[in-house]
Amino acid sequence: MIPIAESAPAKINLALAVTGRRDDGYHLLDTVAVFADAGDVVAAAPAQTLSLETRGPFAAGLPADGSNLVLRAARALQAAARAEGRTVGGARLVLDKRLPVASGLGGGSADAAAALRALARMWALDWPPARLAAIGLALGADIPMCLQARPLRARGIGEAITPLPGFPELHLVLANPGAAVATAAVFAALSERFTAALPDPAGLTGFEAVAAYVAATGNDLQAVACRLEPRVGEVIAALAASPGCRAARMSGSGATCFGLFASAEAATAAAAAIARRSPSWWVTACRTGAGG
Ligand SMILES: C[C@@](CO)(OP(=O)(O)O)[C@H](O)COP(=O)(O)OP(=O)(O)OC[C@H]1O[C@@H](n2ccc(N)nc2=O)[C@H](O)[C@@H]1O
Ligand SMILES: Nc1ncnc2c1ncn2[C@@H]1O[C@H](COP(=O)(O)OP(=O)(O)O)[C@@H](O)[C@H]1O
Repeated sequence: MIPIAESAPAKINLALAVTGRRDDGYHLLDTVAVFADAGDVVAAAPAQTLSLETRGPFAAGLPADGSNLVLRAARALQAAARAEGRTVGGARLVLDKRLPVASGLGGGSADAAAALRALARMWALDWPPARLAAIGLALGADIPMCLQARPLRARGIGEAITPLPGFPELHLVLANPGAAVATAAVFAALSERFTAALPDPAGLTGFEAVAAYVAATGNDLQAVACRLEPRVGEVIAALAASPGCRAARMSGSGATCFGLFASAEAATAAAAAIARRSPSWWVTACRTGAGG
């Protein structure tokens, strides 16, 4: 049987405000996120047991055991299906890891979301999206938004999602200095001073409006991440200095940063120039999907 393949696109937080903290220590966020045409791929084929093979440029150093979010998501879905009396078997899962690990692009969350989508199809679980999102949220705060993978505003710890229809496609350059920054470490180093909610992004429909919105907002995790990993500042400076860059900022908890460009040509040229100057960095030009 041909495996079911699901893409696990990179998530980019165009703006991110930390607005508070829950009693359990999780931080309340307000973020505008978009999803790129760059990402990992998760494939699933029927099998008697659950297994995972990892491959691709960032597979080295990534656990392929039960701690991998792909297998954790598969186990959680399998258990939920069996709990309601469904007969589901196992799956042979293959993760093609093309995104850097612990990089602020939600790669592990995107992989878990892709595994949930692939296995729900393979096991013919015609569950409403909210049910998959609840299973995902128990594994990671970013997974519900990665299940949607379209322009959106997310609040709470990421589970309160408002899609942004009419949001334009964007041309970005993603750059990472080769540093893994753990999300938990960034939140742990954050001060208790929280900021206000983001301005309402609901009416953003054109590139100029988005560029102005991104320039007027920020990422509350950026300063802390720059202290933990000073190369984040170098990456932002390199993006900001690129011809045609309209805004440069860190995504999520870092260390990947993005530059926003008006055209694919400008983004491609900037990515090539940065990669030439800093050959050890991971650099890619990408396009993010429009709101449907
Ligand atoms: C910061 C964001 C923004 O999109 O992205 P990334 O940098 O991970 O891509 C996400 O909220 C990350 O979500 P995710 O990576 O799924 O986080 P989790 O695994 O659930 O959390 C890892 C740890 O980070 C802290 N954490 C995470 C999310 C949150 N809203 N508040 C927190 O305080 C908690 O200490 C938690 O134990
Ligand atoms: N499939 C996966 N892809 C990436 N990271 C994974 C995966 N499965 C488990 N992990 C673990 O999750 C952590 C990455 O999480 P996090 O710091 O939140 O990254 P990101 O900022 O990229 O979302 C790493 O410690 C990594 O070992």
